[in-house]
Amino acid sequence: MTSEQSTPLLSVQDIRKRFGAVQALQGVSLDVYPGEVVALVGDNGAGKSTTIKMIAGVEQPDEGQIYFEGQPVSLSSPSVAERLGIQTVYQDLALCDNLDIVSNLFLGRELKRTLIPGLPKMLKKAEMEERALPVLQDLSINLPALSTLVAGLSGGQRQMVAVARAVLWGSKLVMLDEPTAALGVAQTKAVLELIERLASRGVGVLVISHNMADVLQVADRIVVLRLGRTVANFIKTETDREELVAAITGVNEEVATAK
Ligand SMILES: Nc1ncnc2c1ncn2[C@@H]1O[C@H](COP(=O)(O)OP(=O)(O)OP(=O)(O)O)[C@@H](O)[C@H]1O
Repeated sequence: MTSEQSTPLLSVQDIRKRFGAVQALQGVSLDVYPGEVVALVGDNGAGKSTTIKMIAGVEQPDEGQIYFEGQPVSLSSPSVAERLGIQTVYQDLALCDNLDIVSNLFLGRELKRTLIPGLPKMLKKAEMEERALPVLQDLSINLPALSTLVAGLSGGQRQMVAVARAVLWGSKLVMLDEPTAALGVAQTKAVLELIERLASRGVGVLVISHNMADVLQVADRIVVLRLGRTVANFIKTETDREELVAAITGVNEEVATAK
């Protein structure tokens, strides 16, 4: 990580968002540098998903500014964010069970050829596989044959497909919402290792997690949200589980106020 020298890949500065009567975000700031894994943690309702949605272009902040590669950006839609190189892997993964792995990797971007003018185009499966395989190999993503239906994959393998899809499209920033929530021990390990490999290739990773063990293993920095605000920013090597939980729950502040 080269955070001291470089411009942040992503800089979120004091964003705020209201949904009707609910002030969901009231001052969220965070940076992600190229090659850095940042964990976004906080209790239920703290504003993690809303923050991710602002960066993914799904929602727009009422106030505050987002910078990407040093430039102020207006992320007015998911396609604007994707064109900049921001890819999001949501909890539901949005995979098509009835399609094979390679079709899921290319969902919406399928390579097609016209065999007979006037008839529907045929998918260029072999070329899609050719393009996908080096990316999967580079990241040591082990999947069954790419012609396997996604319906038959384990939770960990599905997560791998979703991450590979994000990487295949030239991402600079990959955001993952609870990537290990539904996974067993071995699968969790594989996904955390994949996150580390992504970062080692220079990709910035922003990961939402409730699992402090995962966070302390994979993140370089940990940003804590509470009640829609950034309340702490820890370097992994300088913090521990107890300090994180205190920041998440605000327990130390409550004790201080009560005194
Ligand atoms: N579309 C919406 N309309 C109304 N309120 C919303 C909307 N989206 C989020 N909120 C509210 O904004 C606050 C922050 O929600 P958000 O989902 O971002 O929290 P979170 O930290 O991701 O929580 P969790 O860990 O439970 O997913 C909550 O009070 C939530 O109810």
